[in-house]
Amino acid sequence: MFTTKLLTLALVVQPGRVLLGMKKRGFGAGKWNGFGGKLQRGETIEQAAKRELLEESGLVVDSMEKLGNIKFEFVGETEILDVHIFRVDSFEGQPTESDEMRPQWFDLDKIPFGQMWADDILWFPMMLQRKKFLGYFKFQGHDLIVEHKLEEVKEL
Ligand SMILES: CCc1c(NC)nc(N)nc1N1CCCCC1
Repeated sequence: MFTTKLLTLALVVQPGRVLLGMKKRGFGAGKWNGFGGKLQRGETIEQAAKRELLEESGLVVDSMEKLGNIKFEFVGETEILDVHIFRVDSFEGQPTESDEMRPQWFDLDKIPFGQMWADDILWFPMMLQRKKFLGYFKFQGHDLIVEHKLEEVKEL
C-alpha cells in the first residue's frame, strides 16, 4: 500500500545559466537542487511552487511553466514522492540565502550534477529544451537508481 506526497521543484533559468540552491538541512542536505517542497492545505501546486521559490530564494515568479512530473520511490519506503517540476523564466528580486538554501548561478556547461540528485542529469536537458516529460525513478538509498522510466510527452 503506497501513499503519495505532492512536492514542487522550480528551476530558474536565464540565458546561459540556471539558479540552483545548496540545501543546508533536511531531506537532500548537501545537494544542489532547484527550489521547492510540500504543498500547504488549500494550495494549488502552482501556488506552492511560487511560495517555495520565494521562501527559499527570495525571488517572485513573473512567468513559470510546468514541464515535468516525476514519481520517486525509495526501496523499503511506502510513500511515493510525486514531484511537479516548473521552469521559471522571469522573476523579480535578487537571489537571497535562506535558512534552507544557499542560491548560486551556474553556467549551463558547469551544472554540478555530481553534487545533485542522480536523476537530475537525465531530465535537466529536457527541462532546458522546454520539453515536457514524465518520469519514474526507484532509488536504493539516496544515491543509486535501480530502475527508471523517462519519456517526453505532448501534454502533462
Ligand atoms: C524526490 C527527491 C528529489 C530528487 N530525486 C530523488 N531529485 C530532485 N532533483 N529533487 C528531489 N526533490 C525535489 C522536491 C523536494 C524534495 C527533493
